[in-house]
Amino acid sequence: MVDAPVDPITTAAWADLRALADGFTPDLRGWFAADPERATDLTRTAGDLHVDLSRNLVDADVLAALLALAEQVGLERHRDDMFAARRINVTEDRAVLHTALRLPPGSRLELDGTDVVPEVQEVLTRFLAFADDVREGRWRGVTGAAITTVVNIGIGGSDLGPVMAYEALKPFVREGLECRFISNLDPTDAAEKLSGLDPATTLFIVSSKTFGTLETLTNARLCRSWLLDAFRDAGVIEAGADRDAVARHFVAVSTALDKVADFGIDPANAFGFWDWVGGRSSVDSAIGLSLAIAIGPDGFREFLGGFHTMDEHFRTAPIEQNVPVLMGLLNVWYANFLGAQTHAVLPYAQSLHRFPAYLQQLTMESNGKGVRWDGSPVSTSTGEVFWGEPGTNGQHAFYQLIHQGTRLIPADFIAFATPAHPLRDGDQDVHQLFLANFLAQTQALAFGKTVDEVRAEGTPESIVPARVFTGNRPTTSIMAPALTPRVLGQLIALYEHITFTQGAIWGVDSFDQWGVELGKQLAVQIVPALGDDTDLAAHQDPATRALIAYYRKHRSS
Ligand SMILES: O=P(O)(O)OC[C@H]1O[C@](O)(CO)[C@@H](O)[C@@H]1O
Repeated sequence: MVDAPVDPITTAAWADLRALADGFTPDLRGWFAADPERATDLTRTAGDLHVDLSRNLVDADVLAALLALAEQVGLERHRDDMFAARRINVTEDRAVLHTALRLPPGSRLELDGTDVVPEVQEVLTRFLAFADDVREGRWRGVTGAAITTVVNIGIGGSDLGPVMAYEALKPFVREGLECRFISNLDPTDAAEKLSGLDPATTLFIVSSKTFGTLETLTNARLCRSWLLDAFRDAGVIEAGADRDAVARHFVAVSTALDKVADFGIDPANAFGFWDWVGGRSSVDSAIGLSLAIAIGPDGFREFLGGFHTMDEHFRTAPIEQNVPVLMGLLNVWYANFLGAQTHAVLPYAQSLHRFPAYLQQLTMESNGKGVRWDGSPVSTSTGEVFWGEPGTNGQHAFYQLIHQGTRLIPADFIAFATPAHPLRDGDQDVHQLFLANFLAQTQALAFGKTVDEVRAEGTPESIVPARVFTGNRPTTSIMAPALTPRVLGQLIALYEHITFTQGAIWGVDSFDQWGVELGKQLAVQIVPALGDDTDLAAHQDPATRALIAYYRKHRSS
């Protein structure tokens, strides 16, 4: 049994933080002036990540109280429980062992008396060998052609991780190989992603932990029909030879291998994983198969190595040096004491354009909870809204509100010293221009521009107020040498453990997601009403009835 969660608001540290927050006046200009070492003292290293926390709205007292809070709620004990395979996913009675997926071969981790590492390594070896076969043209389609396009069909964690990582690591993708990702139930997604594909050179990966997800199974059937129709039309397969075509063009990744067989995929072409891997932390399992095909087995092992580096940092670094712990505690400070409701993640790397979307599932599915893991209601707000866009696009869209709006929006900036594409505009290194914007934005957010500074520029008095920047807008700057598979693994694991830290402080089960179930059940009940004109009076609420009536009136057929 996992210990009952400590209600954070009953701790002495919470009372201290309340007192500190009362009348708290952030003063980044003053703090930096008074302490020339602030930047150095509040910068931490985790693996290849250089993390500058100095422009957060904390002084030594707040930091000390946050660290005390971590101790008083038993954060480290809870973390150790996770690494030790205790069933901390209480509502699903499961261990939480995504960290086992990235343990080096030869490690040992027992779950109910069985070492899980050999099994993890066996599946890893098998799916990486398959990835290599596809890359090297040893795996061929039913016509004998090599595979050039891989289509991952999945949703949520079975999509967001692979697509985000594929986009992030495009420079490492083997030339001549392309991955596409179908996730949405909107048929537009499948139609657009299938467009222009040659079935003879296309491999579909049906990725679903449960193999019961409506979107994924529907899209998988659409793709299977598309493939078989195309082969039949081209005379490639005879009637009755569907099985061979499906076997050469469909593989699956799932924990439910029996259902894979029911779909018609040869279990020999299926890769398993385990119920102790949450969907939102499964990109490092066989769910990452499309990525493994794209960047190759060595790249994928490097990716896993990056995760493991961050796991070890989280597991062993003292909490005052522990980057995920510190970033998680800062988020708690902003969310519970300074009133922040959202958190921006702003990568200064176009390749990370899907990273904020990935983090939305990771953070919001994990910590968007109103009860603790013992069923008692939470006593604080939980789970900020994570959002973001890559710089510099965001600068020309929503940064205005972050700089001068009335809301507190803590932001993480992520930048790399070496770009994916080192282009020049004449004499100008474009990446330097780009990085200058990252540095300028974080500086402006922290230190702003005073009335005196605005006046000194000769600004007409009437518009001085509009041109003042208050500053004290908190940011964390994360830098790394370059966006490699190893660094991406570290970044993902960093946010996994930040999310864990916040969940542990709040006492919620960060590993279930019951909140997505009700809508799924209702959709099943509503489907028949869209397909025919039966009387709606007996069921559905009046608003739903009215919308269905609108649909019936306006549908095209
Ligand atoms: O991999 P599956 O089982 O198809 O589930 C997809 C997604 O659906 C959810 O269960 C709920 O949205 C996610 O947690 C999961 O990643």
